[in-house]
Amino acid sequence: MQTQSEIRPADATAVTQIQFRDAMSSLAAAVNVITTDGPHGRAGFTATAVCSVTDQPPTLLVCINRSASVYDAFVGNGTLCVNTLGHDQQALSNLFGGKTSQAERFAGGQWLEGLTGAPLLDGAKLALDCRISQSVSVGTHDILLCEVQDIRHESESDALVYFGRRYHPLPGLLPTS
Ligand SMILES: NC(=O)C1=CN([C@@H]2O[C@H](COP(=O)(O)OP(=O)(O)OC[C@H]3O[C@@H](n4cnc5c(N)ncnc54)[C@H](O)[C@@H]3O)[C@@H](O)[C@H]2O)C=CC1
Ligand SMILES: Cc1cc2nc3c(=O)[nH]c(=O)nc-3n(C[C@H](O)[C@H](O)[C@H](O)COP(=O)(O)O)c2cc1C
Repeated sequence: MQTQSEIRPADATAVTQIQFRDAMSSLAAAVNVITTDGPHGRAGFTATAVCSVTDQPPTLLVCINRSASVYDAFVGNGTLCVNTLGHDQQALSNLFGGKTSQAERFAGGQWLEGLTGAPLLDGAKLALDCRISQSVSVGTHDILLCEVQDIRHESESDALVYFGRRYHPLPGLLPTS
């Protein structure tokens, strides 16, 4: 039974930022380098907040912090590529997730040009080349809704999973007998 002392106003939340982040650290996620290029410049950042939305039209979402240095380039160009990393590409995740210059980030890999002009990582497990169709602001982040224009599967390496604030390998599918 709920006691009076446990009742809180409907507009208050008892969940602190630390509690929320601790909880989110238990959500295992793929690790992606999100890239863009165009009139607003070439830019990239690491993101785990990536998710499928609908297959008609083929749409995924990417959450980007509006205070990120890359924010204006992504919104200005209106295109992006989701490059999903393999376990052998942790160094790229740290480069694109750290306070490194864009030149240093892109020097860490080999890049191809996608249909939209966004950089595709040569050797990524998966590359999803997209046009940003809508964006929704929530708190500190924008949810970018992205319509997929082209898909490339390039590598059968083990997947890279981020869980418990560190990286883990996830073995690829074994060949069927
Ligand atoms: N969605 C995001 O914006 C994410 C940002 N990061 C960045 O990397 C740093 C290191 O992260 P961790 O080592 O995992 O420890 P952490 O304790 O800062 O974060 C734990 C988890 O909380 C979530 N999270 C962290 N910052 C967030 C934010 N600003 N908005 C929404 N969710 C957030 C993520 O799921 C993250 O894995 C973070 O402080 C943040 O700057 C990391 C993961 C996701
Ligand atoms: C594993 C990992 C996952 C991240 N996921 C996201 C994310 O989903 N969305 C986001 O806005 N930032 C995310 N970040 C943070 C950005 O990668 C980071 O803020 C950015 O690259 C730093 O660039 P800046 O200093 O130029 O703003 C993540 C960082 C790491 C290390």
